[in-house]
Amino acid sequence: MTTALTCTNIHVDFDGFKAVNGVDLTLDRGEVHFLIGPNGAGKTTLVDAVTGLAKYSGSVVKDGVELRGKKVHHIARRGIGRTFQTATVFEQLTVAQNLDIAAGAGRSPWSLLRRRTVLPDNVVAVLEQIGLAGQAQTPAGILAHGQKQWLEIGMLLVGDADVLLLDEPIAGMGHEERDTTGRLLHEIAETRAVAVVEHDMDFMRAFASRVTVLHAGAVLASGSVDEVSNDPRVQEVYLGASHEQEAIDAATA
Ligand SMILES: Nc1ncnc2c1ncn2[C@@H]1O[C@H](COP(=O)(O)OP(=O)(O)OP(=O)(O)O)[C@@H](O)[C@H]1O
Repeated sequence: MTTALTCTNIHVDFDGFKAVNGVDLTLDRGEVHFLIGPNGAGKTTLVDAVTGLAKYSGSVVKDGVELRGKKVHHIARRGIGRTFQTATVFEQLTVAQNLDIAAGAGRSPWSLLRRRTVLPDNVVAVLEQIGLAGQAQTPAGILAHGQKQWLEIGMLLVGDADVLLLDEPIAGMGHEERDTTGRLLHEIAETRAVAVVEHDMDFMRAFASRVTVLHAGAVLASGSVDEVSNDPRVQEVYLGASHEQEAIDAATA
């Protein structure tokens, strides 16, 4: 297991509001690392910082290279890939074309759009891995929601991302698709670092190698599923949140 990414003392400030307030985070290859925490805890903002979408102070180092101040596409080229809560695939293009484009840095736009008769080996391998080999020629727009998420993950894989930051990858999926996704994430993490921003606690318990809990922009706890689940501060944050919801439900019933 090697460290792929080290974030140190990350601060993101939106006009005086500290959305991320001194976070340290290490992502290791070989692990599926869950980032959890209540709404507004700063999870997505932290991912935005790492990927160059949010301005921050502190340090993000990948394989010895400081990424702070680098442009979004430089960070992606360094092997850091992310997905968003809503899948961002090219809906009019086929699954294979989506993967081909993600794999095809350096090719002309026309050759990228042309329907290839023979797909590159890495595209074929990823189609198998993400379970979409049978849909290679299907327009991405008509894939089921879960399949679009898998395609998006596949696009990161053919693009050679070795740190994958996934924002709620199982939102809207049924049980079977969730399990398939969890297994896929572990397979991917055999050689890469995978971080998952997630609210689904059952999914987290089933598939997390490590968990970091964010609360109010800071790390509240970090460790194994058991360690964080048994941490009274974590229980307090989650119980507090559910008690608040109960109070809202009662007041609005
Ligand atoms: N561009 C922005 N400008 C101002 N405030 C922002 C901006 N983006 C996020 N915030 C605020 O920063 C805080 C952290 O938001 P963030 O989306 O990172 O939380 P989160 O933990 O990902 O929450 P959720 O689980 O609901 O997605 C929130 O209070 C949010 O309103």
